[in-house]
Amino acid sequence: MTIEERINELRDKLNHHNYMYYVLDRPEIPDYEYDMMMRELIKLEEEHPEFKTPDSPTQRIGGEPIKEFEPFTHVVVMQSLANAFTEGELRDFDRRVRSSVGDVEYVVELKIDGLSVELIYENGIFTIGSTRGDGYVGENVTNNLKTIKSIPLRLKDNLNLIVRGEVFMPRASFEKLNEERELNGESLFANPRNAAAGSLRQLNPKITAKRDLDIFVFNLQRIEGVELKTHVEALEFLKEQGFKVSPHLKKCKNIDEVIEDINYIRTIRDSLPYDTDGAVVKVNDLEKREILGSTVKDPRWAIAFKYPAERQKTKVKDIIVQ
Ligand SMILES: NC(=O)c1c(N)nc(OC2CCCC2)nc1O[C@@H]1CCC[C@@H]1O
Repeated sequence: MTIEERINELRDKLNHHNYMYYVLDRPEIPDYEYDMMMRELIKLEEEHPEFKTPDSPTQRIGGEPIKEFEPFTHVVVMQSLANAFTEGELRDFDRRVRSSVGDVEYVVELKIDGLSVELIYENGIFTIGSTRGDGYVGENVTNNLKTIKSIPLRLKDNLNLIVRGEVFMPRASFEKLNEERELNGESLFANPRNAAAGSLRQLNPKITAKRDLDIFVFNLQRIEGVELKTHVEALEFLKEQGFKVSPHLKKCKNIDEVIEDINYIRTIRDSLPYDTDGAVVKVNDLEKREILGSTVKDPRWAIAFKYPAERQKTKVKDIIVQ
């Protein structure tokens, strides 16, 4: 086996085991074996940098700090979401949707309380990742995103696609981070969302790599050469390509089932290992989404439902953001 073949073999093996451990939570080998392969790859790449590829798992360690983030103009505008606070407002949303496209199936997802990012893949390779910013221009945080182990550096197929997801910090990691910061006399993060935002917008990727960030992918923004009919199909497809997709995805025949599922989420959300700030209701049929279109800033085919307790948090967050 040539050096290049050994480097490629280690890269593919490590990317596979990374997927098993961080996306499926089903490790196949002991950490020690993974670490030994990673150590060999680091050494070989240092000796033969010409064989290093952009999807090498050594990129997850984090490179050198940068001075500032490059602005990045999104290929597809990153919309935000209108809010509903009551059942009545959900039914108003449903009436508006049905008056325009007739009866629809909905999908209910958890609304992960993190920060929204766009990931661009070219020929199956993760090439650019950015924060949402104002929806049009965000920050290029590619190298920091590469340290998030549940973001695939290479897809199963060599596809050109753009996805959106929510980067978050699990609550336990947030509490551990604040304990460490308190011991070091550093300022504390107010909540996991701020900790995730602060960690992703770190100028030193080696610090980001230590922050235990995770991601759920929730929207396929664009894809070439693949026809998909519904949002559920799109998320299934993204799972097959190696992404970690929001675990609670409920397909609903009508708004009554949506309300039922939203009430169910209310009972489980405090037991989840990550913060949510509501639920998201989306039209499942992608063609009907096209017909419904968007307002200047929000899609007409989706709405966020905020639980009563959220109201206070939403206000506080908005004040900080403003
Ligand atoms: N935070 C989430 O878990 C989430 C989600 N599961 N699904 C969407 O779908 C929106 C995005 C584009 C049109 C519909 N948005 C989410 O978060 C949004 C992103 C920006 C503002 C909200 O946080």
